[in-house]
Amino acid sequence: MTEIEWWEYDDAAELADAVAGDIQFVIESALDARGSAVIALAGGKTPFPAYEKLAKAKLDWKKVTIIPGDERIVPLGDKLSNVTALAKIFLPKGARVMPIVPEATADYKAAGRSADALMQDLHWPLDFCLLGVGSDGHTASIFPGVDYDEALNGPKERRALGVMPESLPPEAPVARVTLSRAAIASSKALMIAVTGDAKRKLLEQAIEQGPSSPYPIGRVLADVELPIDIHWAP
Ligand SMILES: O=C1O[C@H](COP(=O)(O)O)[C@@H](O)[C@H](O)[C@H]1O
Repeated sequence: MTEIEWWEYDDAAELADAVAGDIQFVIESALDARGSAVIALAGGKTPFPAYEKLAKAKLDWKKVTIIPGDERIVPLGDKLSNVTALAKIFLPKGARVMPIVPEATADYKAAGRSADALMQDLHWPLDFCLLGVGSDGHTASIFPGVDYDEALNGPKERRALGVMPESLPPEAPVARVTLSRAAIASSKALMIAVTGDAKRKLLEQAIEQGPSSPYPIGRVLADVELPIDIHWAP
């Protein structure tokens, strides 16, 4: 049974403060323990106010590696590129922000294999993974479709893979690369940040449904062994 704790805030600014504070704490703990930190951050839009706040923290950023937990397969610099948005915030601080999708990739499965190979060079497991949730219930870039089973139930060593969503999400209708469920679930700390009543309802339902959930987030969270914090604001 997954242990989940909800944290509720009055507004998105309060949520951003809390999420930034928690991520700072995780990074500091990893730096104290090992001298470096490797974290995966969600893309999309919701967590970016928290990232702006986190970037103001006094940390030894040069020792922090940040990867997007998922990526849309688009060129670097594209407005849909998750790593480009992360790099704008954290590169000026001196963090290592790593793109996970190679440039000029026509073959999404090859992009996934390349991302998986790249993960092998990182200290593992991740010190931290932040997940978002799409309004369709996807998390990271785990979507129903031909790659769904591989993303959810692939071999434990498969940290990343290419994904073609069955229904392309309108906000970013492109193939993706994502961390696998195994990679997400193996993180040392796992957090979700969402806003709005609709996503809250979806998330509550998905958790209740567990492994039989029609929503990727429900399938990903089912039977995760580490405690999960969900941060929510209206
Ligand atoms: O496409 C994506 O969507 C989800 C949710 O984004 P949000 O803007 O609705 O919070 C995000 O977590 C994921 O990283 C992204 O690639």
